[in-house]
Amino acid sequence: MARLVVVSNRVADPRKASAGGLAVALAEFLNSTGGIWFGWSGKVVEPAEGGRAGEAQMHSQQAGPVKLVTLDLSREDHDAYYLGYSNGVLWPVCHYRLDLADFEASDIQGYRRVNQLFARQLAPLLQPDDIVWVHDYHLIPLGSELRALGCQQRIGFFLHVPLPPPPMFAAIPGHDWLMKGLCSYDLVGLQSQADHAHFCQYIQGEFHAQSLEGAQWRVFNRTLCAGAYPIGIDVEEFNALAEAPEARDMYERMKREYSRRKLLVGVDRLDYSKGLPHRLKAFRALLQNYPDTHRSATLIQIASPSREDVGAYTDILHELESLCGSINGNYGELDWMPVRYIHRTVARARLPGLYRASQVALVTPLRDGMNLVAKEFVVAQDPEDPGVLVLSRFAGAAEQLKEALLVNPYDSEGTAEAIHLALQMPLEERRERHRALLAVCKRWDVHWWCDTFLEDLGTTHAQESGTPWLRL
Ligand SMILES: O=P(O)(O)OC[C@H]1O[C@H](O[C@H]2O[C@H](CO)[C@@H](O)[C@H](O)[C@H]2O)[C@H](O)[C@@H](O)[C@@H]1O
Ligand SMILES: O=c1ccn([C@@H]2O[C@H](COP(=O)(O)OP(=O)(O)O)[C@@H](O)[C@H]2O)c(=O)[nH]1
Repeated sequence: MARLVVVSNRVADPRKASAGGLAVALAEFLNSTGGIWFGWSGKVVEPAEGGRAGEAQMHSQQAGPVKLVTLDLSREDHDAYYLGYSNGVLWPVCHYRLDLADFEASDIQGYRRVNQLFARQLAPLLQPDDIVWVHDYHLIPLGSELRALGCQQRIGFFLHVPLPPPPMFAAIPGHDWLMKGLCSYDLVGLQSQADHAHFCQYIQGEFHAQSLEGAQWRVFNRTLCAGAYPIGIDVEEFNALAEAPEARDMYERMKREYSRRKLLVGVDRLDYSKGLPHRLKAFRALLQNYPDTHRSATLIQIASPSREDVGAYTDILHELESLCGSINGNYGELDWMPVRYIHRTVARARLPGLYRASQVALVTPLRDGMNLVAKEFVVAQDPEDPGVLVLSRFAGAAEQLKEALLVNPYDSEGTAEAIHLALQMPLEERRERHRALLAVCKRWDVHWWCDTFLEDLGTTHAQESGTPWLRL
């Protein structure tokens, strides 16, 4: 069996149970096949005297059958590659926010430098039959850098964030270089059918790629495959987490504390793509338009700190704090605060209890690659008395979770109406919707995602498998 080499910006120790959905799945797969997980160590170091950007200390650690190989980054590389180009340019553009992109010319050099560094350090570790799986927007050019070093292994790439329509992506200086880089992979995986369509439109329109049978394309004298592989969660792992004392304790405490109220929950990184101010405005519209919700509805919003060194993230923090303050100030009573805002990361082990105690989840990003919180909420519910998912139509998850109440997060009145509907929804309708949603989460779980992607990457004749999404 071929050895799997996973490459991602962040690397997690697969022996730690709380590593998160993606990490747990990749770890499980790596545990069964053995392999390497390669990426950034998470450490930023000042270069040694006389040292320069682009040089790095490599760490290697055996974690069961998985070898974790990580690199430190110099301050200069980290700032240009991670903060600057990945999160200051690619992240906003991929989330349709050209207005927030900071096209600082020097950052692209640092982005390229770190990708070259990754390729230089990884190439000597590769064996001829290895299968290499590269993840996310930080590492788009890694495939072509590996190819330039003579690596002929099968290399796949999965983009976790949305891919915007070609005219928007083309606003990035160097967009054609990035897309050409994607064409050096054997398989390019996108989260949704919409993202997949944008990829196909781009390579057809800009590179005159020729569509072959199945999901194959002929471009730059090579053949590649592309398809939608919506990521799922590890349902069994999440159920086990829900049974553990931490989640049970959380559930009991929430139920006790909010026995007289209906609980709404939001769990997000504090990121402008998650639409938190819009969500708060919708909640304010709910209180304004539906007085029956006064004293009865409480929103717990967890906003986990994220990328605080990027300017746009501090602006959103202030906006959110001010909105929560004004809603509580205007509507709160001595014995009821409408919003509980928590600006901290809550341990994943406690989340199933919080989800299960909530009547409604608000997952209303302005744009999201997938959104795993939506799936976690569904899986955590009691099927006999489930809560209702209010989901943005702009989350990748909306293509699959059609039985959720789909909303336009920009429309605060419409979203408020949907939240009110969710709070009033009869038990039978809740059960029916939940049954359908749970079936989707179970069928297209993270194992399906891993197995299907890797199976298709390992398949020499891609037309045999066709577009994975169409196979569902
Ligand atoms: O590594 P960070 O900069 O701290 O950010 C955390 C991760 O955020 C993004 O997650 C995306 O992947 C999820 C799983 O596929 C998906 O559900 C979600 O919609 C995406 O936003 C990012 O893409 C990851 O690389 C980051 O590690
Ligand atoms: O305080 C928090 C906030 C989020 N999460 C987890 O972080 C992941 C967020 O993934 P999602 O796809 O929703 O969005 P991303 O942050 O990757 O854009 C989910 O597994 C959440 O359970 C967590 O453990 N604690």
